[in-house]
Amino acid sequence: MAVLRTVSTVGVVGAGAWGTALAAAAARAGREVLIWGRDARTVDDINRHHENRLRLPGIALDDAIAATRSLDRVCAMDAIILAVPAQSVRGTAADMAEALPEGRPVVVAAKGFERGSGAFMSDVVAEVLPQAVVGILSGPSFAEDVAHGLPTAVTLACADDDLCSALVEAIGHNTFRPYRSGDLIGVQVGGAVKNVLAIACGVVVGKALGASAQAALVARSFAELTRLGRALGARPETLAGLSGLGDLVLTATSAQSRNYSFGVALGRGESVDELLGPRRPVTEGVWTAAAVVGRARALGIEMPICEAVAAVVAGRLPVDAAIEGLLSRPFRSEE
Ligand SMILES: NC(=O)C1=CN([C@@H]2O[C@H](COP(=O)(O)OP(=O)(O)OC[C@H]3O[C@@H](n4cnc5c(N)ncnc54)[C@H](O)[C@@H]3O)[C@@H](O)[C@H]2O)C=CC1
Ligand SMILES: O=C(CO)COP(=O)(O)O
Repeated sequence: MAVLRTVSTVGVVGAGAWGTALAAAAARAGREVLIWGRDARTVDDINRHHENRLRLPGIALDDAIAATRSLDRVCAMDAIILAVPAQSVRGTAADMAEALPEGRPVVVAAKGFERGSGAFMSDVVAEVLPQAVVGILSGPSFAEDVAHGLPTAVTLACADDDLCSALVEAIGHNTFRPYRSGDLIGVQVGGAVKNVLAIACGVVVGKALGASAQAALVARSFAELTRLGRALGARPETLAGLSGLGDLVLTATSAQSRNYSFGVALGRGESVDELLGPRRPVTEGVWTAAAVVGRARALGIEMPICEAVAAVVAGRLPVDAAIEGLLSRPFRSEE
């Protein structure tokens, strides 16, 4: 397959906070950028007012960024970043299938496993878009920080080294620093699992269980993430890197995180249903929790924190019972 390795134009599929922030990064790197959004008002806002007022209000976007409701036009760009929520990746990729030329890089920026199948996003895209070369972008980075041009480092994984370098050049600059990787599995495990764990870490804060409990939970969360990652074939250095430990620390300790904030609100007594209303920002950990647990069980891997989150968000277990369950587990060796 002839792979396109010169990236002058970037298409971004998804006009949420993250798609818009990545468009801003690519524009800063000197690329012409076209964003696809399904919401006509947001597309209009970006074109007329150079702002995504719904998802990144108050942040001026570069003139090099335009928006469209035509997926076909975005598929004609040199590289495509897929930044819709993880559970929409399959459907959106299917809508791109006819228009996407062969050998085109498609970089998934969503963080999650597919519900039901438990599939990695890279496998979903490879299945639906066999003509694409798949990349994964993940790591500790809030959309607001990236859009404001604050210093950020992420991991960009792709099996094709030369293409990976071209993609890094296409979106990277002094304050947005993608590190190359060939470990697509490791990068995806970190990004998906940390969202589930961050919900638990938020609950600890919402319940005011103390700073010691918070630190203990982050460390035991990393043990779970590492255990699953290793069993799925991730490299240890990826799990300890930006997309693993780095993103877990960010997401599990910051009020800017939607997953952590969801956990805080749960801990303070709000219900899952109240927290998942329409037009609310995406909380990926809620949708990925069961898929993580499913994959872990299939491999015989213990993930008690993720199990507890999955049961709570599915409405099968009250928060207090989940905490009690974790605290009454037998003592064990630290691994
Ligand atoms: N916001 C952030 O700081 C970061 C987000 N991400 C990831 O990026 C992905 C997207 O998140 P955000 O942009 O933050 O979410 P968001 O809540 O800001 O926006 C989601 C966007 O996706 C659109 N959307 C939802 N379902 C869709 C569908 N079926 N087809 C097409 N469009 C659809 C919505 O209209 C909305 O514009 C998530 O997987 C998230 O984990 C990754 C790193 C940072
Ligand atoms: O992935 C993120 C930061 O790296 C964003 O986290 P939230 O989706 O929890 O806001």
